[in-house]
Amino acid sequence: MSSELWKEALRYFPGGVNSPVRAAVKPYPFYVSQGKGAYIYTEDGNSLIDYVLGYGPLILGHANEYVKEKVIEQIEKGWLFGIPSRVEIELARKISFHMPSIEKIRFVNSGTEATMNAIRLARGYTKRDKILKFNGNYHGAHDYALVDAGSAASEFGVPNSEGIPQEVLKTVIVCEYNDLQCVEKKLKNEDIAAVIVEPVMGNMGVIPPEKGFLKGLREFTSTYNTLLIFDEVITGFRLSMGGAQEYFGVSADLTTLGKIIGGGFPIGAFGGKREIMDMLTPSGKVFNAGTFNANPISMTAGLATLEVMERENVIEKTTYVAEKVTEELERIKYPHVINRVKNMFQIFFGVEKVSNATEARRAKKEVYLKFQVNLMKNGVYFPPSQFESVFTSLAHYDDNVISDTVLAIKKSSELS
Ligand SMILES: Cc1ncc(COP(=O)(O)O)c(C=O)c1O
Ligand SMILES: N[C@H](C=O)CCC(=O)O
Repeated sequence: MSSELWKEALRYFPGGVNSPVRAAVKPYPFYVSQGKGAYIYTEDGNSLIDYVLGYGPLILGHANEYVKEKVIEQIEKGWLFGIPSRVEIELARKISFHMPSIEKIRFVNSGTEATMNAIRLARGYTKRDKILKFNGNYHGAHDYALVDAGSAASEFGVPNSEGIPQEVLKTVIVCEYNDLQCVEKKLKNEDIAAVIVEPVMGNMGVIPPEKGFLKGLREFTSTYNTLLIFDEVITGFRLSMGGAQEYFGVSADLTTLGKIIGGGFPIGAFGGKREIMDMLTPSGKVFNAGTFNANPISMTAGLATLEVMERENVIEKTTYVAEKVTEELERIKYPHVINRVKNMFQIFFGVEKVSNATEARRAKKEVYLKFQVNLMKNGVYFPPSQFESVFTSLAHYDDNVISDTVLAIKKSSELS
């Protein structure tokens, strides 16, 4: 039973969990015993249609057969060498083909490592110390990212984590998302190595960039010789095969990836222009290394996932599901706004517009939570936090899954 597991977990883990957002499930986290397709199965004998999908990586759904087959083949051959293997080249070739701004790439193990290293590289390249980020953007759990951070950092009231040296904090400048004037002013007045941005914000709910925002970032960073880093840990291979860069027609100097490119296994990557990437060790003097970098299991699962995506028009199918689900959400009587970009979306109650983190924080979180709990009772799992994104998968592209979701939304919409 989940209740018993939870009691024991509280003894071993701070707050009972190993990543904070998992403790946002009320009244206590349920424990999952299995996942298959669009469904997760709990230790309490319930099944739920899963719209969290491991917080984004599982764009094919749980335990996809093709990915499973390829991973098992790789396990038969061995799972860690500390020596290069063919599959890392195959995955790099595919990523670079779809995202041409990535001329060279380094595989690491998480989105956190990806952004941490991309920032270090930008500093090494420009010989400047400061970076500019946006309020509510989440770039992982390292010191340079935990300033006005979204996701669980906002959910649990610590957008600015304790334990980060003042000297570090002084190097991180923050603007409001979609505020180009602020960006121009800061770039003009400070020596900034890089602007790092989530091209679609997926960590304060979903917040799209306003028209011209990303293009404006491109223009201003070029003018001030500052690097532009697109954090595509969520959007990479989600909005289009070429990520947000292809979708919005804006090219970044450095890109960070994670989630989907590991097919559900631990992954991160950063890549970009050859001349910048060649500053990395061993060809340059900006250090990065890792025992598990480019581990063959994550490489294989990622490659298999991208192969299915190429074959099966996954982005359009997942977008269709998101359209159907949000059409039903629109019918909810309680005043709300829905932000959706392709196959990622979120609903905010009690507000008319959400275009930045400050507006997202004004939404009625307690109403969202009530809706999320109602949905769980009706067999559908939405993120347990207002500040996460709802995702769809290929496995959700199924009439029964969609109609059961629509029915659950109807039954869950009494919110006053
Ligand atoms: C945009 C973005 N960047 C970075 C990260 C950090 O990735 P990870 O959790 O794999 O460290 C996340 C999610 O956690 C993310 O959503
Ligand atoms: N929003 C986070 C990543 O995208 C959620 C994952 C986590 O914090 O456990």
